[in-house]
Amino acid sequence: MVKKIAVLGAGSWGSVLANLLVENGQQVALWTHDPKQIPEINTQHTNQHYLPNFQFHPELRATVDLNAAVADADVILFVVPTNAVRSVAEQVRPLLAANGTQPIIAHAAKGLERGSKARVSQVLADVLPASLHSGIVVISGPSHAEDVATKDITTLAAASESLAAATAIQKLFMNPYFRLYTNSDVIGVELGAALKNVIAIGAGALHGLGYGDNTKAALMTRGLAEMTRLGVKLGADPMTFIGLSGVGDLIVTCTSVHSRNWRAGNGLGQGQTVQAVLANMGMVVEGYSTAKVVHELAAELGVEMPISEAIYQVLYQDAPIREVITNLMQRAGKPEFDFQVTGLQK
Ligand SMILES: NC(=O)C1=CN([C@@H]2O[C@H](COP(=O)(O)OP(=O)(O)OC[C@H]3O[C@@H](n4cnc5c(N)ncnc54)[C@H](OP(=O)(O)O)[C@@H]3O)[C@@H](O)[C@H]2O)C=CC1
Ligand SMILES: O=C(CO)COP(=O)(O)O
Repeated sequence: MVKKIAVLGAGSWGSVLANLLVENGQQVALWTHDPKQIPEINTQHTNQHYLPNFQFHPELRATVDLNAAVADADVILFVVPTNAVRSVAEQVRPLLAANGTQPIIAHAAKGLERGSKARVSQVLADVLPASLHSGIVVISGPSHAEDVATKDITTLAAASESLAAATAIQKLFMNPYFRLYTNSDVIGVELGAALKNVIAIGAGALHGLGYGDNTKAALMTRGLAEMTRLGVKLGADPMTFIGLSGVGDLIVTCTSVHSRNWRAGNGLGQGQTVQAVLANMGMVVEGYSTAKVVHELAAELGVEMPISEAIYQVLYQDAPIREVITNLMQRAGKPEFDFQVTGLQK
C-alpha cells in the first residue's frame, strides 16, 4: 500500500532518501525551510548545491509548507543536521496535535546534540508526544548520498524499540539496491553513527598529512575500541559496533572522498584552519560538534577516549596534529582489549 511520507530536510541525504522513496512508489513531500530550493527541485528536478549533476525523479515534490508535508503523513522522517532536529521537531509538534495523527517518527541524523549531549531519538522524544516515543526509528549505516543517488548497493540498520515500526520502515525503503536490517539497539545504532564522524575527521587528517594504510587501519580499529567503550557505558550492546552502524559506517566514512567529515579532516591535515574547512564545506560536518559532546561525555563518565580527545584538541584547542599523534604514540603500553565482549562464548 502507498504510504504518505514527509521527509524533513532537503540537503544531500534528505533529497536522496526522498527520491528513493518516490522511486519505490511512495507519496513523498520533501520539506525545506529554504524557498529558493523549490523551483529548482520541482521544475529542474535537481539540487545542485547538495548533489551536483544528479537528476531527481520528476515526481519528487518539495514544499516549504510544513503543515502540508506532515498532514496525514504515515511517516515523518527527520533528515536535518543533529543540531537542527529540536527546532524542526518543535515546529512539527503543534501540527501533529492539530491534525490528530499518529505517524511513525523516523530520523537519519548522525550526531549528539550540542549542550544536552542527547542522541537524536532522545531529542525527538523530548519534544514530540509520548504516544509516539516507542515507535521512533533510526535509519543508519554506511550510506553516502552520492553513492545511493547512483544506486550503489547500500545496507543500513533500521533501529527501534518497536519491531513493528522498524519493519514498516524497512519495507518502505527496501529495493534492489537498498537493503535494511531491523535492529533493537537504538542506543548503539545512534552512537555508532555519531561517534564514527569524529574518527573520520582523524582519518581525513592522516590522509592529508600523508600517513599510510597501517596508520589509517590503526586509527579505525582503535577508534572503534573507544567508540564501543563509550557506547557500552551509555547502555549500548557492544555487538552493535561490529554491525552496519559501527564498523560498516566507520569504514565508509574513514575511506571515502564523499565524506564531509573525512574531507574536513583532510583539509586540516593539509594545513587549512578549522574555520576555513567548515566554512568551505557548504554542508554539515557533524563530527565537529559531536567531538565537543564526546569530550564532555568522556570526562563526565570517566571513559578513556584518547583518539577522540586528540581530535577534539585539534578542533577546539588549536593543537598541532603531528603533536597529538606523537602524544598518542607515547602513551603507556596496555592490553588490546579492556572491556568484556558479551554474547560471545569461548
Ligand atoms: N550526506 C550523507 O551522505 C549522509 C548524511 N547523513 C546525516 O543526515 C543528516 C543531514 O545531513 P546532510 O543531508 O548531509 O546535510 P546537508 O548539510 O547536506 O543538508 C542539511 C539540510 O538541512 C537544512 N537545515 C539546516 N538547518 C535547518 C533548520 N534549522 N531547519 C530546517 N532545515 C535546516 C539545510 O538547509 P540550508 O540549505 O538552509 O542550510 C539543508 O537543506 C546529518 O545528520 C548527516 O550526518 C546520514 C547518512 C548519509
Ligand atoms: O554518514 C555518512 C555515510 O554513512 C555520511 O558521512 P559524512 O557526513 O561524513 O559525509
